[in-house]
Amino acid sequence: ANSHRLWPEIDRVVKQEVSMASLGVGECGSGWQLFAEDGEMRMFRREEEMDGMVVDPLKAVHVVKGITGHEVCHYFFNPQYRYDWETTLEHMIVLETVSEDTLIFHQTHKRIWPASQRDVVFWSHTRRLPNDQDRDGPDIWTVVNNSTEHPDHPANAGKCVRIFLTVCLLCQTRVDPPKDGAPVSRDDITCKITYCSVVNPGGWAPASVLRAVYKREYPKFLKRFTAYVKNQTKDKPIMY
Ligand SMILES: CCCCCc1ccc(-c2ccc(S(=O)(=O)CCO)cc2)cc1CCc1ccccn1
Repeated sequence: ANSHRLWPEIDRVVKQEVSMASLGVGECGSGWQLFAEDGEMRMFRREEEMDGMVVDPLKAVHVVKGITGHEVCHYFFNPQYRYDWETTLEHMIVLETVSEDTLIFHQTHKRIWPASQRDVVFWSHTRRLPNDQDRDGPDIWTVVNNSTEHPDHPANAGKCVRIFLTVCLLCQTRVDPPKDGAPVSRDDITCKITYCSVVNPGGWAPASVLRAVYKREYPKFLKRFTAYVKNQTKDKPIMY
């Protein structure tokens, strides 16, 4: 709801993250290096450190047939599906339901040796965006997750090291109606997914460990998540 204390921040961060995600990896200037590729999925990262800690921005682009951007964002945003696709999740709780499109989460992720266990508190907002290019084309959908504070879960008060992240999932749907005027089926839709994330791992973790974790976990996450959405939607009416 636009009366909530976080609303100005949410609106600002969503706009800036969507515009960044919309840039191609070429346009962001140099610096993006391809580090993983699998079929239509390409993962890029920039090697950046902050106070000696790895905070490599990540940008993944993927093209998936048979699902819409609304469906991708629905399964990414809603907590009831998260344990099905987020393999590194140990515990998740919704701290606050700000509105039907904005939630505040606390998550603990499984410990990854030799680093200590991490947790994160973030607001998550999902939104349909007007499609500037193609007026009568399907809308663009996004989910933005951004670290925030919460009185019930102060940073580094328990066993976990608090991480800080900004994540943007941006989805553009394309419909290629069948020539013979038949109704549109899932074979006629394609979703272009852009996933951007910047993660500050909080406490110190060896750069080699962090980069190895990301190299292993991010491609696994995006493949697993998109396969999950295809499987969940295959026998359901198309959600535009
Ligand atoms: C020593 C390891 C320190 C970092 C571990 C880490 C950091 C961030 C995250 C993470 C990544 C994506 C999100 S999200 O896109 O908002 C979706 C909701 O869950 C939230 C959290 C996770 C993990 C744990 C390892 C890891 C790294 C990538 C991908 C998956 N798991």
